[in-house]
Amino acid sequence: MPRPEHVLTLSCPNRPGIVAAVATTIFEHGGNIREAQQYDDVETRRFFARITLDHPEDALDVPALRAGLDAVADRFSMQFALRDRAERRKVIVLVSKFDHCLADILYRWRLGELPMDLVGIISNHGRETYQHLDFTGVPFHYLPVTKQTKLEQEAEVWRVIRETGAELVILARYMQVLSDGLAAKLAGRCINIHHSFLPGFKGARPYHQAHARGVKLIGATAHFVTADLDEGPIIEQDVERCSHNDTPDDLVRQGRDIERRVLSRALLWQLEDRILLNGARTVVFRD
Ligand SMILES: Nc1nc2c(c(=O)[nH]1)N[C@@H](CN(C=O)c1ccc(C(=O)N[C@@H](CCC(=O)O)C(=O)O)cc1)CN2
Repeated sequence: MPRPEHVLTLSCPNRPGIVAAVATTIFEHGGNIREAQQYDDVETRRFFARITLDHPEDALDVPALRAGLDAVADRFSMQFALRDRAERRKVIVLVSKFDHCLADILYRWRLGELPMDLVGIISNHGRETYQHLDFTGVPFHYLPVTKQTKLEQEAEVWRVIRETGAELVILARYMQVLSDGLAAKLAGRCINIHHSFLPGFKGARPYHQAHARGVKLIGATAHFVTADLDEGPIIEQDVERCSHNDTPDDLVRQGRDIERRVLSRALLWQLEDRILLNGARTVVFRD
C-alpha cells in the first residue's frame, strides 16, 4: 500500500540555509523526502524547489508541518504550497470548433493518465459539434457568443467556473479572447494551447501566417493565459519539420498532433505541481 504523499513547492529570494531549514522542518514533523528538485535563478536571484514527501500512515501532522513551514516562510520571505497528492484538482475545459485537444484530454483522463476531476466542458459551439466524442459523466455547457454578447457570455463562463469549483481552466483551442477581468481572475490557473511556436505568429490563424512566411518548422505552445494575448508565461513547446510542399491545411493537420502532446504535457505537469511561475517565465521541474 503506497504511503500518503504531499508535494511542497516553494520560491523565495536565494540565500544560504533555505534547503536546510525546509528539510529540517519536514524531518521534525515526520515527513520523509522522496524527491527534491531545485533551481537557483542567478538572474533574478530567486530560488525554487519542488519536494515530494511521504510519511507512514498518520505519522505526518500536516497542520503542524504547515505551521512549521509558515515560520520558515516568514524567515526567508518564501511563498510555498503544500498539497496532498491524493486530492485531485477540479479542472474545466473550454473548447470551440476544433476538438482534437479536448478529445486527447478525455482519452488520457479516462485512461487514468491525468489525475484530475474533470468537472465540466464549456463551448461556444453546440453539443452536436462533438457527436463523435463521449462526454459521459462530464457536464457540457453550451455558451454561444457573438461580439455583441461577449460580456454576458463571459459572465456565464465565470459562473460555471465558480459553481463547479474549477481550480484549473484549460483553453483547448477555445477561440475567444478572455477579457482582462477574467484573465486576472484566472491568473496562474488558466492554460492555453496556442498553435504556433511562440513568440512567432500570435493571434488568429497562425498556420496560415506560418505558411505565408514559408517556415520550415511549425510548433505549438502551452502557456498561462494573461490579458496580453498569447504573451503569458510559456510552459511547454514542441515543433515538427514542414516544407514548401505543405499547404496551410497540411500544416493544420500536422499541427494537431503537436498541439495535443504539448497541451497534455503541460496539463499533467500542472496537475503534478511541477510548474512554478518565475515572473514572465516558468520553472518546470519535469520528471
Ligand atoms: N486574454 C487571453 N485570452 C485568450 C488567450 C490569451 O493568451 N489571453 N489565448 C487565446 C487562444 N488564441 C490562440 O491561441 C486565440 C483565440 C482567439 C483569437 C481571436 O482573434 N478570436 C476572435 C474570435 C474568433 C472566432 O470567433 O472564431 C475574437 O475573440 O474576437 C485569437 C487567438 C484564447 N484566449
